[in-house]
Amino acid sequence: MSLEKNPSPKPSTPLFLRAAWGEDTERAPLWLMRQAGRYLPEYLAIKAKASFWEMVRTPELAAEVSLQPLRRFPLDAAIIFSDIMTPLPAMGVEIAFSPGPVVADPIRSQTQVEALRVPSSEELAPFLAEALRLTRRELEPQGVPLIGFGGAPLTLATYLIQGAGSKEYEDFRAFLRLEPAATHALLAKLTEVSIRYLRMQVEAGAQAIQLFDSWAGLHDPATYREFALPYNSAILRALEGLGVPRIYLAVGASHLYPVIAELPCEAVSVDWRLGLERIRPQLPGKTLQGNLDPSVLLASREVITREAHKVLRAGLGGAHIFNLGHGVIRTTPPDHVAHLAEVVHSFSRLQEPKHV
Ligand SMILES: Cc1c2[nH]c(c1CCC(=O)O)Cc1[nH]c(c(CCC(=O)O)c1C)Cc1[nH]c(c(CCC(=O)O)c1C)Cc1[nH]c(c(C)c1CCC(=O)O)C2
Repeated sequence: MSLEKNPSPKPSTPLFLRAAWGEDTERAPLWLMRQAGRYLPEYLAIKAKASFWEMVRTPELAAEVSLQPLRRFPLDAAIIFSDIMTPLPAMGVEIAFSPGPVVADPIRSQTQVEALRVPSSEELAPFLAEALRLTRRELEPQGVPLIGFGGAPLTLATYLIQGAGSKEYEDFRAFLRLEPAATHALLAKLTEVSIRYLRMQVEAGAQAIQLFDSWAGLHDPATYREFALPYNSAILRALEGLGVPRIYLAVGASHLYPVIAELPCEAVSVDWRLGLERIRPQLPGKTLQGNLDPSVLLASREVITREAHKVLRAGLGGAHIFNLGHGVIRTTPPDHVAHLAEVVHSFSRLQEPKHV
């Protein structure tokens, strides 16, 4: 597997991008999944006037919401405000948010799969391209890089087939076994759409791409190998050579790391179930992104400092981007995020690896 390295690492390259490309940086860059969202009063103020889809589909609002956390906290990267479900309506799927995605007509047959459109990259989400351009323009003077993202085919299929969020996604897991051919046909279509969608984001200014496979952890390694690995690999390979590092995220997927190690990406975003010192040997050559338990941000400042230091120390000895193991929880006090940023920014990585 050829892992393309940053073609021209300049000294001015932002810390986040250097770490994403595999550099063992002097300090860990920091950003947080769901750093824009319902824990911020300024987000809620916009949400009171616009629906979630309106926010996503209005470039000025999406740009504004993407920038909100950067105004409060010294984060090392921004992520564009959107959703993994954003490209699906152009394929002919009706989706509502309540607050998670709800599919009006869940896909349960080959006929429904065949009816799905594979739109051109211009049709997919023109509002997103514009939101990326607007956000990038604002971030450029501060030198803060902008992350684009999409959902991995298996995670998108989880919602499309199950129809809504669920604890164990039994209907989806049964469908994989009952209708493997229809599932593969759906995953192939989602792969093609994802390639167009993510390339479009890079052309519009995204400087890194994260592929969210939030529900990959539901599956055993053989099922992941059949229904996820080939499609994720095709998407990540299609982004090779575009000059952007590729980050892959899975949650509750420690049992899959030996397979995930085969993905053509520079970085893997991992959850808190295993320490980074245990994960690093399983993902050789990859930057690790993570992995503070988001619930730690609900605890006291002392606990946040202690737990963040554990993650920072466990991340020594290789490239590390500090993040949470999953998204910021809605009830997180914003000043706890400010405290976390202080802790991460004042931790020097120029010391011997010392695992705790
Ligand atoms: C699985 C998934 C979804 N969406 C996403 C994922 C992958 C990441 C993960 O595993 O959490 C990705 C996503 N969704 C959103 C972002 C914004 C960027 C960021 O700040 O990280 C990102 C990266 C905004 C959002 N997407 C959604 C909201 C909440 C909408 C609201 O304000 O009511 C936001 C801010 C809606 C949404 N969309 C989804 C869910 C489960 C929910 C509801 C639950 C929740 O609120 O956390 C699907």
